Amino acid sequence: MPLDTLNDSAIRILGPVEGRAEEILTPDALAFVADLHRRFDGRRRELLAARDARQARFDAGETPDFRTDTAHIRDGDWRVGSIPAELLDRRVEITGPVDRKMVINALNSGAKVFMADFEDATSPTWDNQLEGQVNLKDLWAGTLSYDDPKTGKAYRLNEKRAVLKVRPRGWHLPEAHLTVDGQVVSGALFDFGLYAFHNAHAAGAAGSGLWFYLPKLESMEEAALWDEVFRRAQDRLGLPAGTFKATVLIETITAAFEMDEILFALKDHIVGLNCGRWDYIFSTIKRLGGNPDFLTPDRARMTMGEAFLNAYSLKLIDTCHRRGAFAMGGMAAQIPVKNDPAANDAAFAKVRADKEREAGNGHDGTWVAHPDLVPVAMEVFDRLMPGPNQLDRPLSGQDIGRDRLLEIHQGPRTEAGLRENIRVGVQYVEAWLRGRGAVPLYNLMEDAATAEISRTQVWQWLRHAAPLDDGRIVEEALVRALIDDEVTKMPRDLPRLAEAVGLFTELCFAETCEEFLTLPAYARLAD
Ligand SMILES: CC(=O)SCCNC(=O)CCNC(=O)[C@H](O)C(C)(C)COP(=O)(O)OP(=O)(O)OC[C@H]1O[C@@H](n2cnc3c(N)ncnc32)[C@H](O)[C@@H]1OP(=O)(O)O
Ligand SMILES: O=CC(=O)O
Ligand SMILES: [Mg+2]
Repeated sequence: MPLDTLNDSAIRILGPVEGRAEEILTPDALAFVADLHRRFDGRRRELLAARDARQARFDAGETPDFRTDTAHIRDGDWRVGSIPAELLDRRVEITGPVDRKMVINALNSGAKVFMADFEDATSPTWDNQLEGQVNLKDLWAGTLSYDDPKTGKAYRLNEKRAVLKVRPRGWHLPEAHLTVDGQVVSGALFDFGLYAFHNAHAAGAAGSGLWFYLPKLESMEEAALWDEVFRRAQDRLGLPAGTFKATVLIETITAAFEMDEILFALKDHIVGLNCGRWDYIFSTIKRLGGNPDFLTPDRARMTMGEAFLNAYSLKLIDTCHRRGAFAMGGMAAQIPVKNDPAANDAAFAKVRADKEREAGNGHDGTWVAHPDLVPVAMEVFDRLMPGPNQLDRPLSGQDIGRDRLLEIHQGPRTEAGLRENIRVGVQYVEAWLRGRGAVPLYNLMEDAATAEISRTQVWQWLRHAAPLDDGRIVEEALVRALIDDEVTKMPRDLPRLAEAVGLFTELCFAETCEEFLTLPAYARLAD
């Protein structure tokens, strides 16, 4: 039921405010978010429209290239601002959703950093978003603990814990439960604004600060908007510019052509870039999906050591180090395999090899999805990265240009690959509609980014009537038959399976590639 609680009657909360949510949705905190909305939402909408306009150009045959109007930035001699001491060694970062138990487990995991994720790993139900804010506020207030009513296990924070970073939602997602002047606010400003408002001073008093990961940016203008948001928020909170620090995920194909520009746009507020490989694959399929020259092979064939993924990670390392910024690696999808030691060893070996590639290439740290993988990644980085980071390592000097950034992986498209996309995509959407944003499926971590690959790849293969390795082509009858067959093998008790199948099928057969699966899915999220 709509609730008008505030002095500013143009701010309306459209979801329930129950229990501890009242501590988050205070009039002052909402006024802070409303100020950000009023100043920056117009620009956000313009930038989203610019994404659509660019997509139309890609659909007409254009391909990404370096900008001519920003050559002076790429050629210029500048470096990013100072890096806070506690961010100088980030060799292993664990990521995870913002529920209470996971937050405590991640902070206690032995990783150097924990990224609390309001984005790929979180299904943005009203409850999840507010619970996440309560948990992070409790952390800084020194009151974060949890007693699991199901297991009786008590969760308490260790003395030594990971440094906290927060990833707000991307620019594209709305927060439907809050309107300002009749407009729905952006999820990004909602997550960022509430976290900054409630915790900036407490984090500073604890000798830390507010550190962010910024997801899914497409251009330097989108980075510049975050820079303005940071400046305004700091100003309102009485903090000097440059207090907040961010790492930007390079996880769109367009951003890979603007890495220098993004560092420059956020110069005083940025400490590094990260290779968000899963969204990067998704973005490449989506942006270039209308162009038959960019037809992708099975997802399993798109590995980090090859083609456009290898090129962009190498380019990111040199770009960052030239500017005095961290070059973070990304997430291997393998997670521990329970009750099968051989499969578990094989999964760990894959993670180890991925981290060895990253450390060997010059990354300053990496991501893991599960606490059991912290020691695996830590061992590799301790062995291959003796200092706290590799900022002083000589640049590789490789000249990675447009052709290498656009080189598509070679490999077959198989029925098995198609089935995997269907299995994973449908079951992930089902979990998301139930409020779970990260799930283990077939011994891999799946989240919004990996599910986006599944559905865009089916869309792309259908669009181009892609040949499979056995000579059949991917066409409607085949995909419908495989969806039906895969669904019969899924657990029957999944409560939102029918809706998930419906949405997944809709996305695969859409005339144009939907921008994000989480947008139509958000409309279906029940709270
Ligand atoms: C593409 C990208 O954006 S990557 C970044 C976004 N994705 C993520 O962050 C995914 C993070 N990982 C996860 O969410 C989880 O590991 C999953 C969903 C993949 C698997 O979770 P589970 O099935 O619960 O794993 P499992 O049963 O092995 O967990 C064992 C213990 O480790 C904890 N755990 C597992 N993963 C994490 C994590 N990432 N952070 C904190 N604790 C964790 C569980 O809470 C559980 O704790 P408990 O013993 O106290 O109950
Ligand atoms: O956010 C990370 C990714 O790989 O996507
Ligand atoms: Mg991502």
